Amino acid sequence: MNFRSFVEALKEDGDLIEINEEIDPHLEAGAIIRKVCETNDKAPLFNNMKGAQAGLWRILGAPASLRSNAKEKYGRIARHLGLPPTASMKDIIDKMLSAAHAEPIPPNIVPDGPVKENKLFGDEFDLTTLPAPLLHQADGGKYIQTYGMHVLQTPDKKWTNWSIARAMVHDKNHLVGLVMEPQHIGQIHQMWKKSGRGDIPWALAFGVPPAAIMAASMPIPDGVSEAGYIGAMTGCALDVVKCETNDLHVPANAEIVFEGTLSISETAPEGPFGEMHGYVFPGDSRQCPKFKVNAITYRNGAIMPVSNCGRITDETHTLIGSLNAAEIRRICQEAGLPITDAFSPFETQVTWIALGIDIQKLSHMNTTPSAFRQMIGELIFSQKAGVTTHRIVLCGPDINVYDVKDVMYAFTTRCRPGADETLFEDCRGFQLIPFMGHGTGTPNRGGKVVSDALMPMEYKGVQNWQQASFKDSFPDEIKDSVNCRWSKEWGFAEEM
Ligand SMILES: Cc1cc2c3c(c1C)C(C)(C)C[C@@H](C(=O)Cc1ccccc1)N3c1c([nH]c(=O)[nH]c1=O)N2C[C@H](O)[C@H](O)[C@H](O)COP(=O)(O)O
Ligand SMILES: [K+]
Ligand SMILES: [Mn+2]
Repeated sequence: MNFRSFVEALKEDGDLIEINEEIDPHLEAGAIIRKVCETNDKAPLFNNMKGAQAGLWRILGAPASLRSNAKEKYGRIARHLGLPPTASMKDIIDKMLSAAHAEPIPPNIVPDGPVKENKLFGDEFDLTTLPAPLLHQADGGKYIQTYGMHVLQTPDKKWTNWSIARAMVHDKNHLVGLVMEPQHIGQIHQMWKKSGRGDIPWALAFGVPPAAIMAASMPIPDGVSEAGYIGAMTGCALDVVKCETNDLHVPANAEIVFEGTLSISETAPEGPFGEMHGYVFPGDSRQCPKFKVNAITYRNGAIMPVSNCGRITDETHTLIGSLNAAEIRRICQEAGLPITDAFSPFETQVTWIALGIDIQKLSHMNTTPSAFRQMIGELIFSQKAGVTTHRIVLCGPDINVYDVKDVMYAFTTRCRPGADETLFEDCRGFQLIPFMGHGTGTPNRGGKVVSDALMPMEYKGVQNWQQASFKDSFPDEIKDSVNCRWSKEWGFAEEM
């Protein structure tokens, strides 16, 4: 599956709105994409961007946001993975974890590809004149990079990392973007700085195969190349082609590729940016590394994917939240903890992760609530995949952690504030959350909690209550007889 066929799949699903009238990259496209994310409407494809030149570029907005049809809520994400549009979040997470223990299938190097149909070098382009979107009125620049994939290799070439990190236009041939540890882009940046080998060969591929951008958004382990992981997950090697100006390889059917170097010394002001927790603090910028663009190659009719993040629900929730939760589940299970599921509810702006606990296995641990909370917090809050999460909620087997109504039912009724919670201050914190970066304490340390929504008896494997609900408080024969007459005889609404 490549990006172009992904867009076709959305069209066939009736999940695409093509806009052929001229749309302005200055706030207008961003406003439409933002409203799509806040209403879970169809993905907008802008075929006529003001300022487009030489085929650069059309824009696809909200590439992995939600569908309003409840039966296909995650359909646009499912289409990234070749799953049916009715796939559940559990199906999607299971699919993304399926390669965790598989033998990587390295990419397949091909001599040419659609991404080589057009080539611009040096003065043949000026990034400031391309239709890069201003996504929020207070943003510090035009965020050209919100759904592209950085390609960076360690100095010893043993690890090629693919990841998403934002970047904005700095001048005619430079971007400036987030390069933070413990992200792999930050780790590799540090390795090159120490190696004294000068600026880092870099590429940024937009409109890559959808499965690849999912891996780019996922915190798979240090040292694991996303290309091989995705090859194992899809069962087939991804076709890649060599860059024109360095030895890196990029997906051969990517829509657009920027090639150049990531500076190990030069920085420029970055931000502010309307961020994943739903805030932008005007004027709040920081010095970040510069990326120098030496060449641009691209397909005919190239499409630039754009994620306009902020209030729910957009790619920073559906992908960052869900894929961090996926890795947290794997890490907990491999540590022998009785975790069945993990999910980050969008309504928490993905600052929480809810864990489903197998209380039979828990009872065999003969542990206490405070000891178990300590174990969970120490494990998860020491992980790279745990950095963006500030509350873990422990839920029993009658709770569907993928349903925020269930998580809030458990959290608000089974977790006594204070007594049933353990605070963690000696761990990395996520400074993008306003209560961290613009709050009262240290911006990037601590501020985390494990909230135990397991009742004491569940540590003995027991749940001695019934939910006062249709599902749990009526015998099957009553429920069946009510259900079969529900809409046919009485005219109540069909079950969704
Ligand atoms: C899907 C998505 C993801 C991110 C981001 C955005 C989107 C759409 C945008 C560009 C819209 C917003 C931006 C952010 O502002 C959000 C953010 C998230 C995490 C850390 C910093 C910022 N961002 C991003 C991100 N990681 C970051 O290091 N700066 C980033 O800029 N991420 C998360 C990042 O891709 C994941 O953590 C991957 O695991 C990283 O790969 P590895 O390092 O593990 O190989
Ligand atoms: K990644
Ligand atoms: Mn990685």
